[in-house]
Amino acid sequence: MTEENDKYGKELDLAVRIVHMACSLCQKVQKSLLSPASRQVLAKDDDSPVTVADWSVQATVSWLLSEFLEGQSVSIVAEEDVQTLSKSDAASLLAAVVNTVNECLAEAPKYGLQQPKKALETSQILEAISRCNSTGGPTGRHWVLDPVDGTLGFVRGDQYAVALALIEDGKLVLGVLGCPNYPMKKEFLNYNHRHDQTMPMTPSSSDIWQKGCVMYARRGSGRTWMQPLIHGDTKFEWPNSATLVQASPVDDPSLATFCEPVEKANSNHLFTAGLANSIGLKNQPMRIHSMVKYAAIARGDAEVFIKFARSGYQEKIWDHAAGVVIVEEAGGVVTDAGGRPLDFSRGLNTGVLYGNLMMFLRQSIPKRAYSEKDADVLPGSLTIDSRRVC
Ligand SMILES: Nc1ncnc2c1ncn2[C@@H]1O[C@H](COP(=O)(O)OS(=O)(=O)O)[C@@H](OP(=O)(O)O)[C@H]1O
Ligand SMILES: [Mg+2]
Ligand SMILES: [Mg+2]
Ligand SMILES: [Mg+2]
Repeated sequence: MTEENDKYGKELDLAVRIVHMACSLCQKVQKSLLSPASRQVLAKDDDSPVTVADWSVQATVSWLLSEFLEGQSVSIVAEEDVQTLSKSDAASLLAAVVNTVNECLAEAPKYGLQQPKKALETSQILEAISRCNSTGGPTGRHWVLDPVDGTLGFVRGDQYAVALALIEDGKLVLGVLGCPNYPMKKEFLNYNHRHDQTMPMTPSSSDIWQKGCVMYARRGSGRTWMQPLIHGDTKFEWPNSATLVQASPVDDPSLATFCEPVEKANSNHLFTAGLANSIGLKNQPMRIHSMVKYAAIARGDAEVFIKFARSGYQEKIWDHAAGVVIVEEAGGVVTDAGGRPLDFSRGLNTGVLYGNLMMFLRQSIPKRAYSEKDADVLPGSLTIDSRRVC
């Protein structure tokens, strides 16, 4: 392998192991959250949920990146901060985070990484979380982390993702997306997308079940890989096996399926239904929480992703970075509604300028900009211009 081809090889390898560890952490926390006694879901200022898993994954990823990228000062742009955790009445929450992080790090050898010499102190964990306060930008290297994307799905026992990407000089260079409840095969989705206690969690052969997956890609490689998430008591020896995935070959919109957010508050379902109709999409939308939507497209379970957030909402880079790399390297295309690529060089926001609509189409479905002329597919009062929906 030439040096150029191997660029970011070390970083990608590390990121994949870290995301596997984070997925395992989340699975444990999700199981505990679903017990009736659990009171570990909090609301942030914007009313969105946050849990022990969000902070614990952020701390774990931050600590591991700093530890194993020694000598580099690691810049991390991530979603969570320590404000809530640092409050005087948050002692038990903080203790749960410290415990969860240390339990996860103690498993590092399973993933071929060294565990800390001794358990991390509370102050080290708070420091690891708050160190992720970089604002990114057009120069230098920045890791981009959504510790739990789709926290709502996570607390419902449904789909969620752990998303880690690297940006260098404003360009995405690698992405890793962990989807702990998204099975290796789409057919299993109906069986296990909920942690229904009345249903068996695994069929008789856990090898074919492979409940979760991790997808990853390096920019320019033209390849997106998928690994099974091996969990529970399975004896797990790194390296894990990986298979190549590709975006769907379907190029007839009438055969295509589009993905969209579950929550109406996150995307206008009425608008997307009209738009889907106008471009000839006939199938029912696939509504999934989180960046699992990108995973579905990267491996051909669906063809299009349409999101139409409410006016004024700014898409954050951590909600897209990892997903964009894995979809594009699998043969897909990701743009905003104006057909422009998402811009990761502008700090925390993706720079979706053309309305709030984003279309993620496979190459062979013609790209076009959506604007006022699409208003006829919308309910009367809704119009689109280049900046807002009213
Ligand atoms: N108002 C509004 N509009 C659009 N998007 C928003 C909004 N508020 C939040 N978010 C971000 O959406 C992330 C979850 O997106 P999803 O596509 O998974 O939504 S849904 O749960 O399926 O409805 C979610 O990510 P997490 O916070 O990591 O879960 C948010 O970053
Ligand atoms: Mg998110
Ligand atoms: Mg999140
Ligand atoms: Mg959140």
